Amino acid sequence: MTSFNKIAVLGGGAWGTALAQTAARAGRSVTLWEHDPANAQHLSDKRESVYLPGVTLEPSIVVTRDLADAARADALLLVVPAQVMRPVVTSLAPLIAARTPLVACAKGIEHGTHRFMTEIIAECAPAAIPAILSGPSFAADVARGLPTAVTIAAADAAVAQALAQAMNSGSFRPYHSTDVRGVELGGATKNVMAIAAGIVEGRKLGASALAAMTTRGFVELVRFGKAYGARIETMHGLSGLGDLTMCCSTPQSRNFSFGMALGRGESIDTAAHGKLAEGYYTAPVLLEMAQAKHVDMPISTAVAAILAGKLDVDKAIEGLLTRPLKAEE
Ligand SMILES: NC(=O)c1ccc[n+]([C@@H]2O[C@H](COP(=O)([O-])OP(=O)(O)OC[C@H]3O[C@@H](n4cnc5c(N)ncnc54)[C@H](O)[C@@H]3O)[C@@H](O)[C@H]2O)c1
Ligand SMILES: O=P(O)(O)OC[C@H](O)CO
Repeated sequence: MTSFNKIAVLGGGAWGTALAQTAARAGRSVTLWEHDPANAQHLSDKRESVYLPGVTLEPSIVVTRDLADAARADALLLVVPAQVMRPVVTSLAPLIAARTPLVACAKGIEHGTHRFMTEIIAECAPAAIPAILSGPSFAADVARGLPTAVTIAAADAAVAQALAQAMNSGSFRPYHSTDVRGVELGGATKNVMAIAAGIVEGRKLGASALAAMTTRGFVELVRFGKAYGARIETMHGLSGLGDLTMCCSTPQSRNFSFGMALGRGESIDTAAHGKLAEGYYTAPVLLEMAQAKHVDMPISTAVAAILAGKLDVDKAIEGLLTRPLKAEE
């Protein structure tokens, strides 16, 4: 089987740093590329990311601002926000060898085009092998070496298996899959549901309401997944149900925490407290895509309306509770 010994991570943010640590602990030779000059300097000088304070980089990790250095790896993990995936892959494409796996680690869908992350890779780097890594995994936990399981998917089972092998350490356990769409769709969708769950928590609506929101959020994820080609077992797995339940239950999730602030009445402009809440960007796209295939997603619709400033939280809750009664499905 192919082995990927040299791993590059693009993005020295919280998740990129955690994945670089993981790959280094798994025995891989790791290059960490960061575009932001200040963070790159901090990574080189202090051996720490400004996005993940308190985590010291493994000594073997090489930090670079030169994309060509990173492009020489056997496989690259793309760990930048979903909305900048396209320019990053476009810059990378002429620098990599054909058939190099590019593993999207972002959880989102592109605005305007409705493209999933691996579709952007296929479009912008057609010679590469698109793959996706997703699942319940907080950067701070992974960086500390706490036990974590994720899924890595690629169309070719042997590639997915080899990538899982390359990233496997004593504490980080990747499962492999060929359901690329299912894995990426779960991660993008759960962020929107986590905002909804956070709103419930911030509004102090109680544990019963939180369980109802999480469960009905999962129903929406499954409906959306069926419409866009995900396998049911993937949606029931780590990248679907696993990530959804985690992010709908704790303020350690930035999306949940953003929702909590909205539920408490903070303004949309400040509620993220400067942190990346991908669900904010995904919500309107998710809604457009649901509407395009006539998928009923009332929670996502309410979240998108709140984030667009078209609906206040109390009216959204009232609207969800007063819809006509229906059979559970
Ligand atoms: N943090 C987590 O626990 C976690 C876990 C799983 C998945 N993710 C996903 O990983 C992705 C990145 O999240 P994060 O937590 O690392 O975010 P972050 O805000 O901590 O870091 C973002 C990184 O992207 C880089 N970046 C921003 N704009 C860029 C651009 N135009 N060009 C190149 N690089 C750019 C930043 O410099 C930084 O390195 C998100 O899609 C997120 O959903 C995060
Ligand atoms: O902090 P969040 O909400 O971006 O969640 C991080 C990861 O996606 C959890 O799996």
